[in-house]
Amino acid sequence: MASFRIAGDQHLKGEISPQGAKNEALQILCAVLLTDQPVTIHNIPDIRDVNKLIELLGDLGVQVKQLSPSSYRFQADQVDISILDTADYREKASALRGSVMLLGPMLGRFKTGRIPRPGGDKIGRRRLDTHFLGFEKLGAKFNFDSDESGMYHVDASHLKGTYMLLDEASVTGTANVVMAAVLAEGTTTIYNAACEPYLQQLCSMLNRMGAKISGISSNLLTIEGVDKLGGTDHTMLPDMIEIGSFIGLAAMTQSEITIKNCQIPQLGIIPDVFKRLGIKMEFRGDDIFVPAQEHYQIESFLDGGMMTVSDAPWPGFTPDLLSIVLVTAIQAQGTLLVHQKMFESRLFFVDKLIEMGAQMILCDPHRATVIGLNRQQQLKGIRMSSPDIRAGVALLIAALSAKGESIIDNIEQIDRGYQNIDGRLNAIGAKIERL
Ligand SMILES: CC(=O)N[C@H]1[C@@H](OP(=O)(O)OP(=O)(O)OC[C@H]2O[C@@H](n3ccc(=O)[nH]c3=O)[C@H](O)[C@@H]2O)O[C@H](CO)[C@@H](O)[C@@H]1O
Ligand SMILES: C=C(OP(=O)(O)O)C(=O)O
Repeated sequence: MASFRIAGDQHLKGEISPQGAKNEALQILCAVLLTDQPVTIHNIPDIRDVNKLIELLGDLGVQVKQLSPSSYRFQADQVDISILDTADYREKASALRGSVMLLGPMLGRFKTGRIPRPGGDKIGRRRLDTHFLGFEKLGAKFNFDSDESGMYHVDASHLKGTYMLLDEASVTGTANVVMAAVLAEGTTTIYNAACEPYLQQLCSMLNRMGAKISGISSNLLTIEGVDKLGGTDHTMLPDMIEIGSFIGLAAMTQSEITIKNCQIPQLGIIPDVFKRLGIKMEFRGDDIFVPAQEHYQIESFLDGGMMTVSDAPWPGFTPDLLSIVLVTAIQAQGTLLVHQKMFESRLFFVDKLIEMGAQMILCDPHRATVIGLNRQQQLKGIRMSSPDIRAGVALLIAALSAKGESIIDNIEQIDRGYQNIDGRLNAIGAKIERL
């Protein structure tokens, strides 16, 4: 188990470039299974979850060639689906959440798919009903081995397009069903589809491969099935969760940071939510400049009510940034209610922030209130452990702003989704040591 030792009270200054998006990469990499032609992908982040998925594709027989540190060419012309029954596949696929999206392409192209219960953050119940209900609507049979192997199976001799209303706008669920439906016979209509930028990117890439998807960026997708898909080139968007994390970090640590090449139009409501915390930022072309700010005041609602930030399916605010918003409010002026509607175990890390000196109340598993310190008092460094990827980075931000030294254990959670975060932050003035 690796750790970070972090020197507190650091003000950073400089430019930082966001990595390619983790959650887009996981969808896009799974899609290479849909064709026997070469698919070249650029701006792939060098992070644990993505590297594990690339390894898994290689195990399945996909030819993988690294062209540069962040570009790879894949060719799935010799896939061996017997690998799906091996203990090695089971172990590797269960290590990350994104592997669940291997199912849709496998079902579409090879008429069968297997996946163990997927890993990812332990942030509450993470059901997969949407995925399997969608596959069943397309005509697949679904089975779950309730023995210790815990494998999910989907099989279909023939997939047939249909209308479906998803039971929830699940991100990976929508990606999975889309990837099966592109090779089904006839037309599939998916209502209540998730429509976040990464899904838009996936659908556009599939269209470049020969799929016929319309309604991209809405919650109503229409997919005319085709017999075969071909190769393409694709470039990943910058990671919007990293961009939000850097905005929060700049505010908490009174740092002046320019976040480069953000593809601002793709960030949706994210910059506005940070602005409502009182954080100033300037859009300079496609860069976001966040000045060093001593004070930032949380707005109230127009009726004078306490500001609340809550998550919702896109174009609502992503749940993956709520932990960052929560930590950023610690040094603001004013009071904030953070309401995490989607996940039920993602706010428990506030006990560590309280131990550091934050004024916070965990109201229930879904809601926490932050009473901003307005720099009247500094957090103090402590030893803590990272419970999940986003809480891990929230703790890192708290530690950089604190008085004295902190240690964060279990940083594998952070490495799952943030590329060389210590090296990149040290380059603009942080003092983070990897132990
Ligand atoms: C690998 C990957 O891409 N992971 C992301 C993906 O996970 P993932 O695709 O697993 O998450 P889902 O979109 O399926 O659902 C997230 C949670 O929200 C709940 N829910 C979802 C939709 C809805 O309309 N109502 C509702 O309550 C679900 O029950 C679940 O608890 O999307 C989540 C939601 O943006 C992000 O936190 C994850 O980082
Ligand atoms: C919850 C997240 O990831 P995963 O779905 O991979 O667990 C996340 O990226 O914040």
